[in-house]
Amino acid sequence: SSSGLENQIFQYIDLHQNEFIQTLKEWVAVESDSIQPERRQNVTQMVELTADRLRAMGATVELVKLCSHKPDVQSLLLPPLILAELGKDPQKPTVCFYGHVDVQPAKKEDGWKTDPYNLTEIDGNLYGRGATDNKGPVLAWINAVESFRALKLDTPVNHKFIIEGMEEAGSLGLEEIIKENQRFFSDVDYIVISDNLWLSNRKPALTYGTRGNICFSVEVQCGERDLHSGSFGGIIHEPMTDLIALLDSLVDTSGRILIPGVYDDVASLTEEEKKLYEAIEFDLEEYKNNTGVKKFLYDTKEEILSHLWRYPSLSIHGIEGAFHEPGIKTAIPAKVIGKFSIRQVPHMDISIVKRQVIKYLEDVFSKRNSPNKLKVSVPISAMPWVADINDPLYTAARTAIKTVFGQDPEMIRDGATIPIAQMLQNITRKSVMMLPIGAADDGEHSQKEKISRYNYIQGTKLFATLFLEIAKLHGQLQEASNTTTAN
Ligand SMILES: Cn1cncc1C[C@H](NC(=O)CCN)C(=O)O
Ligand SMILES: [Zn+2]
Ligand SMILES: [Zn+2]
Repeated sequence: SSSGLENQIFQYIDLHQNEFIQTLKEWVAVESDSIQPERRQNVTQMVELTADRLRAMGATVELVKLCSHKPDVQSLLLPPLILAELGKDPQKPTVCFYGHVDVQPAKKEDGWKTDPYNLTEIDGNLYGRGATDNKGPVLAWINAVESFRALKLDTPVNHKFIIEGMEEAGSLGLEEIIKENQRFFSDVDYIVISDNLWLSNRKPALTYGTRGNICFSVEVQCGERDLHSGSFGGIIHEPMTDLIALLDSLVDTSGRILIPGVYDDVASLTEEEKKLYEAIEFDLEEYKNNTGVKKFLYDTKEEILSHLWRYPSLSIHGIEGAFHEPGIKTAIPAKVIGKFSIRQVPHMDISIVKRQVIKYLEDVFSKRNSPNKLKVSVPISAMPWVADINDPLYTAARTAIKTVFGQDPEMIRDGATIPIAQMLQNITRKSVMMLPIGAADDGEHSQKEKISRYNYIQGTKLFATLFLEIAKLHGQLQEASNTTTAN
């Protein structure tokens, strides 16, 4: 149940929900797609709009120039990173919020029922690119901070913000910047990320882990230019045929990765962990309906969740240089690049997996006796992340969830990768938590991305309540440590 103070804040948030939605509409209208280089200007514009919003709230904002040290064409026009702060009371805990304001590409022709860049409300759902990933949650946090200010209430915590514009492209250049700005994080006590979804459409969740990812590029080249298949088909080793064989050698039909040694360092499943999975309410039918997939590789909740969260997987994403447009084209592509990635988990080591994959692909390739050139590279990789769910930050979040949603959260991990989670945990040694506000059917990256009005507004209340809970807890913690020092 909520206190008088909380009720006052909740009432304010309820009363101002249409304004919050209007701001989200303005944010969604900016096509801040970080994948297509021609939209990069819009990403920078979106970062500036976010900076303006933070400044309007009284925050000090620094725009840090991103410059990836890795040679990459995309680094030419990187949007700046936001490091902002609001409040510097040494008596209060400092909470750092991470979010991103870039989005996945979206075109009406992809099959959207509404204009993806015009936030549209249908039956209580707000459809638009970035509505749930991640503009909605970033704004919910800002709205929550703003609500204290608007009510002239003392803010319970000091705030810091790290907001980026290249997350969807793999957080290019982020790690270097965080390392170069370690001082910014020196007084941060807690880190919160809200960039994933609940496991269910209705039941809130708290996330304590994500998988990492290693992205591979496999290039097979025969000559300098494409050839006519009528004039050359039958007399050459075709790169595409080599590549398809290589890609086909990676996983079997049961989803098992065929690269020798890949599973060697995967942490074994403990009894405790098993119990955590068993306790989760997971509606397999609802989950299938959300995706439109009729049959999964596994039938039980435990198998499905463990294969999403704590076992590695390999996915094939595409082939650059292959003919993919509709129609017929009878060419033999001269150079093709296969793209696949391995979601890795504790305690797999990125450099070991990289070596295993390269050796395996070279072995498979050499058996083909192909004169073509093979090149394997790793354009990006990110570590998996797992947090201690007994940390006080998690206790504060559980209480806040119970207050706002009237139920305990599902304790979950996420199969996707939030590169910054492990980066921040490693560099700051502070507790990192992921606190999603979007529902399982929000359709991140899909043609019907949405956040519901309910989730957006309750999410705002959740964040406001979290500030209060962290402050309470921090006070108790400080008292406890003062007592220890006195003794
Ligand atoms: C781009 N990229 C390549 N490797 C990892 C990523 C990040 C990406 N992150 C998400 O989707 C966050 C979900 N809210 C992913 O996990 O694919
Ligand atoms: Zn995201
Ligand atoms: Zn995303």
